[in-house]
Formats: sequence, structure tokens, C-alpha cells
Amino acid sequence: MLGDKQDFTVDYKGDIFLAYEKLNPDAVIDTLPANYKDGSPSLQLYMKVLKDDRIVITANKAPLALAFKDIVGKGRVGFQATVMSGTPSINLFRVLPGSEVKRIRGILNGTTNYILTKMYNGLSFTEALKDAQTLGYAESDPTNDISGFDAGAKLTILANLMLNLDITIRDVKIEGIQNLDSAKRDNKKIKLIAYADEKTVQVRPVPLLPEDPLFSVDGVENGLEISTDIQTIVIRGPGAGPKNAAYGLLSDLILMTRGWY
Ligand SMILES: NC(=O)C1=CN([C@@H]2O[C@H](COP(=O)(O)OP(=O)(O)OC[C@H]3O[C@@H](n4cnc5c(N)ncnc54)[C@H](OP(=O)(O)O)[C@@H]3O)[C@@H](O)[C@H]2O)C=CC1
Ligand SMILES: N[C@@H](CCO)C(=O)O
Repeated sequence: MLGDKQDFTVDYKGDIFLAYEKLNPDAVIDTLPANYKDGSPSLQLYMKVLKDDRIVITANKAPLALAFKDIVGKGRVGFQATVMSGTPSINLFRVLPGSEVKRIRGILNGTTNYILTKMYNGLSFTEALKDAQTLGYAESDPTNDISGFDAGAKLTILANLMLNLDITIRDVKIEGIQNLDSAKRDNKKIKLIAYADEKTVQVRPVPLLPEDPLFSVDGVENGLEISTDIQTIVIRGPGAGPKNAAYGLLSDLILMTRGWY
């Protein structure tokens, strides 16, 4: 939390509401683990912070995947770090005014893409997951990555923002990579693909041909194809990692100080 009354000698005993009250910050930056049961304690804190007309910047997907419309549009909320970390996805959309997004399709989870790439190159699932955890890509509970839930949360955020759907993660059809014993099928690479249009919102493993723009998005990279009524844009870049997540948060903070939103 940022404010003029910072006192790092005080132990708030993990009580973020007490910390908010005592520090009296201008902005709250949330890096808590995702709680998909009810978004607590972050969701409740955002409501208070926004009611107080202060800033929320978050890397935590759960509150937005559970209650997007209750949070975004209710005040100043930066959430670039929730989707593709520091690679502009949310903030890219801010510079695409006047176009109508028809479809989004992407690789949105760094951990599973890292695992699938390693499996494609002959490493075992277990070894690859261990590496992804050591490198700081995986969630505190990596089941959220493997099951496709993390990608589903990111897709929920994108679908609400870019397609203007009114959905929560519970509306997303999700299949993860837990049942895959190979990441290869003939000349195709299996990737965990998140897809949304007006009617379909789903995450599932899909075999991609070499000519697909997402075929060569490997390792911790993420890729996103945004099809609008004007053009199709494809972006790619690191989707996870402490430095990239921190940059996503910092980019929101800088843009806010420049009055972008
Ligand atoms: N790592 C990445 O690549 C990215 C992560 N994110 C998101 O950022 C968030 C943080 O990720 P990451 O840093 O990897 O996660 P970690 O699990 O490494 O860190 C979470 C931190 O939150 C602390 N914490 C947990 N519960 C509480 C609580 N109730 N009150 C105060 N502090 C608490 C933990 O403290 P303690 O260790 O003492 O329990 C820990 O320091 C997650 O929501 C993740 O999805 C987003 C983009 C990329
Ligand atoms: N666990 C997430 C972190 C980035 O949101 C991932 O691997 O993509």
C-alpha cells in the first residue's frame, strides 16, 4: 500500500484492512494469492478502497474473475498484471478505441505453456512443473494452472473487458492439461487455448498447425490474437515471472500518475 503514513515497523498480523486503515494509502497494490471461493480478502478491500475514491492496482485475478462488473468502472482500477503480466493486453485494449472486438484467442498461462513446451521437447510433466515452480511462474496452488482455472480467470477478465460480456469464471467451460501424456500430435503442437466470442467462452488443449500464429509461442511466453471489425492483432511476450508481474503493476502505476485512467 502506498501512502504518506507508511510505517513498516508495525506488524499488521496479515490484516490488510487494519493496514489500510493505519497506512491511509492513496493506492492499494494487490499481490495476494487468488482465492476463487469468494475473492476474499481482496474483493472486500477493493470495495472499500473504491468507495473511498482511491486506486486499486492488482495482479490478483480472482476478484475480477468473480465480480468484474462490480469492480471495473466503479473507480480507478489497474489490472494489466492479471493477464500476460507485463506484456500489454489489458492496457493494449485501452488504445483500441472505436473498434469492436469479435473474438479473442490466446495462450494465457505461462506455467502450462512452459510445461507443454518441455513435454514437446521430451521432458516429463512432473520435472517441467517443478522447474516452473522454481522459476516463480506457478500459482501458490499449481492446480489452478494445470486445471486451466488460471487461464479461465484471465479469459473471464478479457471477455468482460474486450467483448463486454457479463460473465464470471463459473460461466467458462474449462479443460486443463492434467490428462495429457504428450504435447505432440503428428506435426502439431498441443497448446492450452483460451477462446471467447459472443457465444462461446472456453479453455482447452488444442493441437495447432505450424502456420498458426500461436504455434511458436513457447515456454513462459503467452500469445493473444484479438480480432476486431477493423483488424486482427497478435501480441506475444512473457506471461509470468516475478519481474514481469512486477512490471505489469508498475506500468499501471506510471500510467495512472500520467492521468491515463
Ligand atoms: N508469479 C507470477 O508470475 C504472477 C503472479 N500473478 C499473481 O500475483 C499474485 C501473487 O503471485 P506470487 O507472488 O507468485 O504468489 P506467492 O504465493 O509467491 O506470494 C503471495 C504472497 O502473499 C502473502 N499472503 C498470502 N495471504 C496473505 C494475507 N491474507 N495477508 C497478507 N499477505 C498474504 C504470502 O505471504 P506468506 O508467504 O507469508 O504466506 C506471499 O508473500 C497471485 O495472485 C498471482 O496469481 C500475476 C502475474 C504473474
Ligand atoms: N501462474 C500464472 C502466473 C501469471 O499470471 C501463469 O503461469 O501464467
